[in-house]
Amino acid sequence: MAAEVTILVLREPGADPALPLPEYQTRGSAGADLRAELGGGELLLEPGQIRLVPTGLRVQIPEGYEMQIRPRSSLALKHGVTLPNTPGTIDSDYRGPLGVIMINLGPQPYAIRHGERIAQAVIAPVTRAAYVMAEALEQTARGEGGFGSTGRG
Ligand SMILES: O=c1ccn([C@H]2C[C@H](O)[C@@H](COP(=O)(O)OP(=O)(O)OP(=O)(O)O)O2)c(=O)[nH]1
Repeated sequence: MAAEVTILVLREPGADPALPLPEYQTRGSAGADLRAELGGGELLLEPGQIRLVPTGLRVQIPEGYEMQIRPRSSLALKHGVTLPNTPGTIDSDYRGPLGVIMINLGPQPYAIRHGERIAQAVIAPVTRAAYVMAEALEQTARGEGGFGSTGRG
């Protein structure tokens, strides 16, 4: 059994109470699926279009953790529907509506249905850094090499 933290969830007023809260589909799933709250309707995502899709939820993530919102591979592979900001970052101090930013990179319009599982939420520990101004950085073999400096293949 993986470690478990408690995420408090509020449903937006008027949101469909029949929609399941984020849930893991299998015992080993890393992500809990998030559903679209579309007031019973659907949202047509045209090719190239970006929309903020509401989940109808607000969450309280324990301090020291973040929620990463990631695409569902099935939507990406079959329809080109993914998240332009993946992984979306939900901060532990955020109390606003949880939204999923979706983009249709496929050739066909895609109709997101009310209650459809559109993305998955992965909870991860956060390491914070102290950024400290320095005079110099430690020398390394790589040095300034990057962006393909080690070649191809
Ligand atoms: O896919 C996402 C990404 C973000 N958020 C919410 C939660 C997050 O805590 C907040 C801010 O996100 P982020 O820090 O990525 O946005 P920003 O553009 O840096 O805005 P801000 O200046 O508000 O931090 O927006 C979502 O609901 N969905």
